[in-house]
Amino acid sequence: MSGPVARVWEAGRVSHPIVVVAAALVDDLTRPRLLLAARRRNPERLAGRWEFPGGKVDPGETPVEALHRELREELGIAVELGAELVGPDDGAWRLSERYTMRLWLARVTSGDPAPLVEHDELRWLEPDAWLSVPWLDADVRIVEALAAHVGSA
Ligand SMILES: Nc1nc2c([nH]c(=O)n2[C@H]2C[C@H](O)[C@@H](COP(=O)(O)OP(=O)(O)OP(=O)(O)O)O2)c(=O)[nH]1
Repeated sequence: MSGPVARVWEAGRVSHPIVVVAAALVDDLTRPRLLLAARRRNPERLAGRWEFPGGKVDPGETPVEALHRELREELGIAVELGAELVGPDDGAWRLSERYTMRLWLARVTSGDPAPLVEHDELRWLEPDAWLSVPWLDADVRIVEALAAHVGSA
């Protein structure tokens, strides 16, 4: 593509990726041992891969409000948020040309996580096994960084 319209479109895409917010659900916010991974049900190209539960921020929502909503809708839980895992891409984690993700540690305060909508399985990963499931490609370096940050893997 070329010309002024294409340039505006490309500039918009580069400077305003869609923000996804997600949670690294753990058993303990300061000394996590267990990490919750969620297996995607769809779309087909992502189905069967594991991710951090979360989703896109809706217009008018703050990222934190969106994260609480997504966790309530997707897993049926309320959480206490811990620290954000700050990423290398303007503080976030670039997932693709289109998406960028912000990730917070979180602990369940109410409800029992269940794969209600987007997922077909949830798994609490034991220490030393956080990389034992096939995460979405973009998530692998994030899980590695998280494990290094909290001292587990
Ligand atoms: N939720 C989530 N999405 C991720 C992760 N890693 C990753 O590449 N993505 C990608 C997959 C999707 O292409 C994109 C958007 O996430 P999503 O499909 O969960 O967002 P959503 O629930 O708001 O989507 P929608 O179906 O309501 O439109 O982010 C991750 O760890 N968690």
